[in-house]
Amino acid sequence: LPFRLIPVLSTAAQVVERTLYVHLHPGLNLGTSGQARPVYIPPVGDMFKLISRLYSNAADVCGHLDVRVLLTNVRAQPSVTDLGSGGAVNPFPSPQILSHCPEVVLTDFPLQDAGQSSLVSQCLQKYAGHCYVCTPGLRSVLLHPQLQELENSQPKDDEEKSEEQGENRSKGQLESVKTYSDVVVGGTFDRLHGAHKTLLNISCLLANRRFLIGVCDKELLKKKALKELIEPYDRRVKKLQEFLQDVKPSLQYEIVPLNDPFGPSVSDPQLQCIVVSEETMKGGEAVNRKRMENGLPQLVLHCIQLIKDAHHTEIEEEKISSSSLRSRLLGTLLATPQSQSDMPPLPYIIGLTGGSGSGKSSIARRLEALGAIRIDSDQLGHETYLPGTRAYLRVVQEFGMDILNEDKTINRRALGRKVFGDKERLKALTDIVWPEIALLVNKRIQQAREEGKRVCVVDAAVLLEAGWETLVHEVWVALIPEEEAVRRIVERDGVSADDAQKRLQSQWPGHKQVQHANVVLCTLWEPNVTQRQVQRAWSLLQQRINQRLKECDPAF
Ligand SMILES: CC(=O)SCCNC(=O)CCNC(=O)[C@H](O)C(C)(C)COP(=O)(O)OP(=O)(O)OC[C@H]1O[C@@H](n2cnc3c(N)ncnc32)[C@H](O)[C@@H]1OP(=O)(O)O
Repeated sequence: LPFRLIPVLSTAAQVVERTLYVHLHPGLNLGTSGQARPVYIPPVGDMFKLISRLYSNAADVCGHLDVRVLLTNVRAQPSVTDLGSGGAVNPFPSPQILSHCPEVVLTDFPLQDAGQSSLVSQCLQKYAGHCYVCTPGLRSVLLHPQLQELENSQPKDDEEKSEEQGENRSKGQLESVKTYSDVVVGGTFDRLHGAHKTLLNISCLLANRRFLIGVCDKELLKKKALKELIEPYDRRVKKLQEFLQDVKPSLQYEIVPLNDPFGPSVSDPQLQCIVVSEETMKGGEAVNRKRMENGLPQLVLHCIQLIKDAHHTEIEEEKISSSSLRSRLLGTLLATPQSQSDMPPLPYIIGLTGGSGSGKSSIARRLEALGAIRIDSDQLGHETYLPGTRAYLRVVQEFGMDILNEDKTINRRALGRKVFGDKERLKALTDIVWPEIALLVNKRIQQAREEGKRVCVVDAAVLLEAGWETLVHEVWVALIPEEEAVRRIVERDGVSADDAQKRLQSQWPGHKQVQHANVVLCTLWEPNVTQRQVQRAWSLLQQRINQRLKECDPAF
């Protein structure tokens, strides 16, 4: 089978848009007029390799599809209750309800001749209807003709060639594997990808009764790259439940939050096996040491290989990883903008925000170079302090003469020391200056409108805190890990690390900003990586603006 996977997956991807269930039915004969019957197959060593290769190939050739390998008909030893009336063992006593009802059933069953195709199609539809609840107008597609062409055109590696010739088949690969009543795994399971699915599928193969999954929560997420983009715990659990229920409905699933690296794996006496990757093998060994300390039997460590990511970039890991998937979200549209019907469509206004030291001003300058009008709110804020302005008098009244320089101008550094770290004093200041800055921002936007400009970027450190979302069409957020922000602030502004922390604590944390963001960017890596994100964000933005203009004026 392995050498047929790429052709099967790539031809299937021509037909399927969203979910591709892959179900192995070895020995199935669709070429006779009789009803083909599904049977149980035992879990053999070959299946582990096949599953991991399938998900790995799927990531390469049909990465846009949600692929799920179904194991409903895989079982070590069928129980007596599974015996049908005629003594036959039927893995589908009633059709399985999948979370996405199949609309089309595909097969690579080899046709004897072209005349056989309608018989095979009918037989396949009947068979699919027996196994799963399908949509009423279920169609069938025979992948065979395209498959042959593709198979011949695919270069095969040495391993594939020898597998094809049966050279590589040791007896062990065909023998049933040992299975366990209770199996455990742990992970973050963010944006469920091929490597997660391999781990889960293999665990389902190994488990006979119960499958316990520990899902990293709060404490364990703190050190993760782009942690602000990790899906909420509930969403990750929901996706896991849906996937597992599809894969092997006969198993009992238990999903628990993990706030330390071990969770119930070190205290649950019924567990027999833990599934780990090469990377987490040491963690599995640590679990066994703790179990010994707790007087519990050790778990069998089943190790799976990491899947390589053929599309990884210079800032991403070689293996398929959630952090790579998160980094690919940077610059893309994460949430559709609310339609601001009261705002003129042009200039299209981006509100760019982010914590101090997040690099948002460098992003704003990059956007300016691409054609946006940059409106620097920090700078406008400084203008409101000029002697003689309304804000000047009120700020001096509020904060006293000791914030003035000798020449009577406001010493912003001294003012900053009074407000950063003191919520009430900061509010007293922003109540005075935000309305004044907003007036100046609107004046600049009006000017850009009169000049026929297309995009304005309002660079505002505390745009969300100030409730300025209503002034912009979209919110873009620059993210940065806190320790990097502190390092940058200390280096750039010559303030102490303590003062930098205080400044950051006066602002919303990254994860809260992300909840309001349409687009997220991150300047953590080399400048060219930031530039690529900004260019991606800019070109996607142009498409959205064109779309919006079309909606406002169909003649556009
Ligand atoms: C809605 C908006 O975003 S308007 C733009 C932000 N300005 C304001 O909110 C006005 C109140 N703040 C100020 O007037 C000034 O920041 C002062 C007087 C407190 C300090 O002035 P300066 O020492 O010259 O510092 P500067 O204005 O450059 O700001 C320094 C950092 O403080 C942060 N900061 C500014 N205002 C605030 C605020 N209200 N709350 C929290 N952090 C703030 C910014 O993130 C900035 O860092 P960044 O450039 O890396 O983003």
